[in-house]
Amino acid sequence: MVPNKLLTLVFVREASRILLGMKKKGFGAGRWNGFGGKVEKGETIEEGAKRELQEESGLVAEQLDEVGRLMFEFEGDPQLLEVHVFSTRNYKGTPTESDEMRPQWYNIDSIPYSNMWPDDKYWVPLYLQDKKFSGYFKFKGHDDIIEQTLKEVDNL
Ligand SMILES: CNc1cc(N2CCOCC2)nc(N)n1
Repeated sequence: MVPNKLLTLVFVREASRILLGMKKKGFGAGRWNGFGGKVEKGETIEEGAKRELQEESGLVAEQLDEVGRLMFEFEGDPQLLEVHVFSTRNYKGTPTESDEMRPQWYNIDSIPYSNMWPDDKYWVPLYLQDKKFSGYFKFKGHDDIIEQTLKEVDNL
């Protein structure tokens, strides 16, 4: 039994725009995404999300709201990714490029889905409608979704 790999994903939101980061290396490199990464020993998931946001964007979230939970399976890999998605509208600092991420604001009407993970086009719209969501996506490689489930939830 391989435990799930715990990961975080944070979106910074303003009225009509969202902060995305261009991943410069590693897993998901070349795609726009929220900020996040691994949860370390001794920190809560939320603390991990706050830490990754600051490390990758320079922003300090004063409040993080959990908005979704995503499970990812990659064909042939027994380890599932368990991604806890957060949102903040209350933060300090200005977006700063890091060695991992190049931040850029996008209007919520022109989110670059073709240059993001393929699952995003399904659940980001729920996030933008302030819905909470729970989803599962099975990938073949990093580009093809071969199974998926997604639902709105009242509680995470
Ligand atoms: C597989 N589809 C994914 C994965 C993912 N991340 C995995 C690594 O940690 C940060 C979030 N993020 C999105 N939008 N889609």
